[in-house]
Amino acid sequence: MPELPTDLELRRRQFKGQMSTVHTRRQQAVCVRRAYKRYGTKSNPYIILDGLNMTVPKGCIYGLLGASGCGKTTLLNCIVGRKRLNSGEIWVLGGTPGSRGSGVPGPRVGYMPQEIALYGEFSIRETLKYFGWIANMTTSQVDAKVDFFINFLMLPDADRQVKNLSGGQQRRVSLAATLIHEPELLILDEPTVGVDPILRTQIWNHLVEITKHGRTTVIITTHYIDETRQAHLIGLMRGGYFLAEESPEKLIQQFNAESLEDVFLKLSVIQNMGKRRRSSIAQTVTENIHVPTLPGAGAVNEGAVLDDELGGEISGEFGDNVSMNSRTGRVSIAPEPSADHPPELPPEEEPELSWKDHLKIVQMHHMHALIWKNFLWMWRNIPMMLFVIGLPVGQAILFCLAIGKDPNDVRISVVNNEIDYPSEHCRALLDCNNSRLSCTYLEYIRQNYSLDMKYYQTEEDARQSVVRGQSWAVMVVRHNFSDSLRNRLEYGKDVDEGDLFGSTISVYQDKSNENIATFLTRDLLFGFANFFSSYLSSCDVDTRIANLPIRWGAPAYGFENPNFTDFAAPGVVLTIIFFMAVALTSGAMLIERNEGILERSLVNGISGVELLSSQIFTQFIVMLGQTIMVLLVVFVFFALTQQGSWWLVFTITLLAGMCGMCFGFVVSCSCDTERTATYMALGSFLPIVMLCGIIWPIEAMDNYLKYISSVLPLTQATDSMRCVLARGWGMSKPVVYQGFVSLIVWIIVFLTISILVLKFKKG
Ligand SMILES: Nc1ncnc2c1ncn2[C@@H]1O[C@H](COP(=O)(O)OP(=O)(O)OP(=O)(O)O)[C@@H](O)[C@H]1O
Repeated sequence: MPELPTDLELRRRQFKGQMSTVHTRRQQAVCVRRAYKRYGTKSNPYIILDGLNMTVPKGCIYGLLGASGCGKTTLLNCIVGRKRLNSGEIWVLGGTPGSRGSGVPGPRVGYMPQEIALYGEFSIRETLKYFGWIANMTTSQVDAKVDFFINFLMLPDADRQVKNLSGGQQRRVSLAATLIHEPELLILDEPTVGVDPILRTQIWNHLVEITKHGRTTVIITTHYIDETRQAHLIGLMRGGYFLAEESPEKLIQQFNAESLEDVFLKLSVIQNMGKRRRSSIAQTVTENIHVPTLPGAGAVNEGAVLDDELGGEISGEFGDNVSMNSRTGRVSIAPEPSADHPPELPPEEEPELSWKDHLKIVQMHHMHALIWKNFLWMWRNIPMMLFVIGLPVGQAILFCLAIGKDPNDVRISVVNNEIDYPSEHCRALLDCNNSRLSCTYLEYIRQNYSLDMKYYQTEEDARQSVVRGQSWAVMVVRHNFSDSLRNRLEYGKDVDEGDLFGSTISVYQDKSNENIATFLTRDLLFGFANFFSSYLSSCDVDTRIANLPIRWGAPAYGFENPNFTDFAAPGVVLTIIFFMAVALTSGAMLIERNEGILERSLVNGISGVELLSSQIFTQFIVMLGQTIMVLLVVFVFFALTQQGSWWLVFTITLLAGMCGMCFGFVVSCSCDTERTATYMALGSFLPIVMLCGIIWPIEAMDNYLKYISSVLPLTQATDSMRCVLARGWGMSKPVVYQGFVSLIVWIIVFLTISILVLKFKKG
């Protein structure tokens, strides 16, 4: 066995000076240099790619092999532009992924992710139609392809829904969706999992066929190492870089191995030896292992060791096949260009984009495919959509039924010493000489304020009923109430102490419930004022004597007896529409993202703006339905106060819904899981409800909170809608238009954040 260091030195001499140029890199289908990628933080990094070089010539099938978790998918994601390297270069089809005009992500690549990443509710035909349309194919072109793939991939009827297919069949549909637009670069992440050997052979034959003319390049990962024998090149990945990048035959031959698995094993041993040598671990472990001579070329990458020693970039390491071929005599992998198909050289520079291209932020065929897909999804989920539209209506009905009405049948305990209870019954007579005026008053408040009165003989018993929680208040009427009241009226300032005491009704309340206590106080006071006014009238006395010396004029806006429902309705309607939109949008986006469909669409060239625009369009239709239904329920069916323009009410509600939708985008773009999205949405719900003046006036808030409240999305909108509804104001009033302006500003802010997050949030 030759000395390893000698061999390394030999390789070192061979590679020296073979600097790959940008020109040569751009000629490859894919060229990766010094790729470094880590997950985790800088202080606690989890390194996935560590100085990896990769060269995929045009027209070849490149088998990317490596143990599970070694970073293959990460590398592929970087190649298609969906993840970014921490450092290093990637050239794909002559451009850098993600740059404008490079076509990557876009129609030039076809990406089959590891997960199924398809809509379960769609049929095979609809799935292929969606991906075909994204690639700007016509429906007839798609239909022709559907027939081909059904036969070729042995798929069942094209109208079968994807969710009803077996796992293997779903993978084949996923493969068909990747192949349908015949991209120049196919990236297939384990396409043959769950596929039987006959079909696997057929798929490989197809790949060989489509790469034959040099127009299509395939990068394929698989766990079945030996199936990559048909690949032109394979890259064996381990420890963040390639152990080798060579044709399978050459590798088997070089390593004198039976199979590629054998090669991989031997290379892994060599790699371990390198590491051990560096860490000065005794060589005894390796002495018993037979490692073949590494003849000639640098098929083996002692990456970490050599990097240290060589410094800088050496293309021959796994470098450009162009330079390696001449040196090492490696069999040319890319097919020779024929006279009929001269090789296309990639553009040297990024294509110049005209101002029209810069303005084109959405492409019509993308929008067509996305909107069609969104509506089709809704159509396939009709029960869910009915629930989505019905839910806000149900919430609005519950609000109108449950919130804001006066409490009924509030129990109060009465001790009326004017009557001989229980032998005597109260009779409510409105007569100037009535000696049982207390009965008239009690009956008046019982009927008008729906009080539930229970009579007691002693004050102590009545108090105990309140203490036991059976009653909200005790009223005690003195035995000479009627006469004392008349004397009090007659003698005015000369009235004696006994009459003052006797004409006073004592009330003891349970004030543990502020609302009930307030309602009861109001009812007893107003009830007495009204009763006394009627009594004075029956005695031909001016009723104004009974009034407090304050005259309440007719209200400028609103009613004599305003109700809480009218106060809360604007905020509640806006909150319902806002948060339904948040739930709907974030849910829809997260489903797409978590199932990998979003990623797949983005790789196929859909932009963040297109994605959001299509969602806005579709969700807008749903929201239109929700808004109309909620407004009908609240203002037509329950007839809550509506003094202003219907258009203003309708528009501000729609704007609140759009604002919620855009907030939903932010939630779904910034949260990775449904759970965090739910926490974020729920976490924002209560602050908005509490701080936006929906259930309590903002005027009652702490001064600092008032500032925070004033910039929240629903504060000004609620105020604006309240003014339209209760005062009938229009857009000429600042408080009204400010609500509209604040919603529009928030929509823009949320949309901008979502687009930026979608654009920049790559791993
Ligand atoms: N977003 C992420 N954050 C942190 N770690 C990640 C992330 N994505 C992947 N990883 C980790 O990086 C490593 C490489 O993952 P990757 O999916 O690229 O491996 P792989 O070679 O494709 O595996 P397999 O063959 O099983 O699909 C794995 O250990 C994985 O847990």
